[in-house]
Amino acid sequence: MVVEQPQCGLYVAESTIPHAGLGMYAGRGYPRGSLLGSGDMAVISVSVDQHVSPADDPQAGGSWLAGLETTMTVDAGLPSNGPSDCVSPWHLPFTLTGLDCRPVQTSACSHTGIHRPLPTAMPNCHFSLNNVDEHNVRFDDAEVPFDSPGRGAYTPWIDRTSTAALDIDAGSELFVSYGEAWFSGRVDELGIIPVGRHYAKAERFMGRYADFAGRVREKSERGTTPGRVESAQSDLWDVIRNFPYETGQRNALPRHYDGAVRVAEDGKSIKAVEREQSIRPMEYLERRGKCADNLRGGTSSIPHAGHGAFATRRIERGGLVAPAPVVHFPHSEYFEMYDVLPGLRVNDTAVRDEGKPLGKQLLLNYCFGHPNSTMLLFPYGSGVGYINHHSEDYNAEVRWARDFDFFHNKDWLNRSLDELKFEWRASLMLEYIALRDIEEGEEVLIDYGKEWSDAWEAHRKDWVPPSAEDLAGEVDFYSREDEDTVSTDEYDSAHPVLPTQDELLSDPRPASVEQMCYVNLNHLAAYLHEPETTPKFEREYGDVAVLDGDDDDEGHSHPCAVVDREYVGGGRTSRRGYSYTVRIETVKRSRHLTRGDFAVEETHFITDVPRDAFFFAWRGYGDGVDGTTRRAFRHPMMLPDAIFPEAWRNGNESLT
Ligand SMILES: C[S@@+](CC[C@H](N)C(=O)[O-])C[C@H]1O[C@@H](n2cnc3c(N)ncnc32)[C@H](O)[C@@H]1O
Repeated sequence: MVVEQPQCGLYVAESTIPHAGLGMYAGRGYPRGSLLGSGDMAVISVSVDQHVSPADDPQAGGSWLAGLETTMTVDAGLPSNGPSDCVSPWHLPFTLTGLDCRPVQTSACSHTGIHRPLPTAMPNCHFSLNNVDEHNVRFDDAEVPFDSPGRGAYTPWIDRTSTAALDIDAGSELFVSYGEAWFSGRVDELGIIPVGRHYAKAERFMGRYADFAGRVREKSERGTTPGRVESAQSDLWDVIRNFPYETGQRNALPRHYDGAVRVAEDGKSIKAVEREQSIRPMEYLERRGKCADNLRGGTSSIPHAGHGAFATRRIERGGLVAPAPVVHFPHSEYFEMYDVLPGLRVNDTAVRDEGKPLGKQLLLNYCFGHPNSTMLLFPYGSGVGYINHHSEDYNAEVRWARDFDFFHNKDWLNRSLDELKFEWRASLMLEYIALRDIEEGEEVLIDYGKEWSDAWEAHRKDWVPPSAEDLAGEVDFYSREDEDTVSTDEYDSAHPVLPTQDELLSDPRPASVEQMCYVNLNHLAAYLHEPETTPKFEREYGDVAVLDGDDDDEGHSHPCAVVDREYVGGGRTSRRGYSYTVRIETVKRSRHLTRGDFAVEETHFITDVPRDAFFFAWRGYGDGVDGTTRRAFRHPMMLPDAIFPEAWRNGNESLT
């Protein structure tokens, strides 16, 4: 009996937009609101401006920035009390990456890359055709215990889903809005990309053009040379469309004469014609596309591993599990993280202290590398980020993509890394292939290689769970690690009266929230010399400029500790019942005329602070303990030696 295979729901194939590279397609019809594939993960990179300063080596920083075009967005799509809520400069990314956030506090939110694999990274953007809505990730730590050696080694942000924004026909290319800002910074490279208002004007132009074309046709039908008129019209359209003054309206017009004719003669809108042109026949997708929804994320069966990838349908031996375009990082600097030089900022970015490396970005764990190369490859295929390792019982392997030459540039496999760092776009693709039949619901596993296994075993062996001392001294901002995660809103409403530091010693605040105050600490003191002791300032809250509660200017929201509380009347359990004295530690930068910049640590005591000046920042799970998370496992997966190009083997002093 022939069992009919469930139809593939999403394909990757060449985009219908010229020169746009890959496109994502609907493998069947999707009614408005229905889910497209399963939700994928987001992996956060922290403060990349600071850790990979382009000024230091433009190429080192540049190639990843360019390569990440398809996968990077800033502060997008994360829960409102999560990463995008950057009121506190240092409450978020560390808990995501498993590294401590404080050393880079001043820029943690300034350039945080969120690497979003398919299906969310793959669709192109076309402002008149966008048909996909993207949704938020959700926090899920896969119940890996706090003292596990796997803690901090995988992303807890998963399930970023996409749904059909309107009814989508089978074969339609999928488009998602990148936002106008994404294109405005890329005009040199991409030209002016038309947005909604340009289409409105272009439609009006087409109305006038249709009148003109109709009159010309009428005259030519009465004349003797209709063929010549038609060819003159086609030439005219080329002139209009390529008029050397580029505008959004011009670029919104049909690219070719046949499109203009369909709009003018058939009375269709530009949008309708473009929509027709963005649908590929199903035979084309089956023959030339690659199925991209064979995987979904779930909790892995492997201890300490976090999430894993599971087959959404049966995949036969030798069959494609998933296509995976890759972003290339020829010189791995991108993954380094450093402490900062205290108090120093250049172009509003913290300055790294090269003498104090902190660890590696979490994204490293999602990349392929090789023991004899600095090249790292981040695969961004749908669900592939979830695929875990097994040394013996693996059921899939990776190879370079086949029959996908419009995108996978084989030539790059023969080029040196020094050349590839100037390539600013992703143009390589891997594919995951089943080594045996994989049943629906089975976990897909590959072999990450001996170097990875050895590194993981060494990490496990040396692993020391966080001790009570790891928490000691952190009571201001951390507390019981075993406490369930409490949201900032829950904490805020449960504490109309705020506890003092002394009270917190016996009843600590949950690790997931951090107390902040809106206070402006700017003052007129200027330092001519570096003081020998920490200057202390004391003043009333009303004496300093205070921002309103909506302002999230990081310069004015500070972690603050309540040192005292005074009853001011109005009810001992009410929010207005007390005023507070808070202690705030901060760092100021000053400039000495001859000796240059220096940093001064200050302590501020602010009295009479009202309850409304406090808010709570999200610290994620109780993971942000220096001792624990700085030791979180970091190691790339190994690309099999047999497929790793000779031209990329440039030696590698320290792979991890
Ligand atoms: C590419 S990610 C795989 C997906 C990851 N499990 C997740 O939840 O996002 C690689 C990371 O998964 C974890 N991992 C994968 N295989 C593992 C294994 N066999 N044992 C322990 N951890 C594993 C490690 O943290 C590794 O660095």
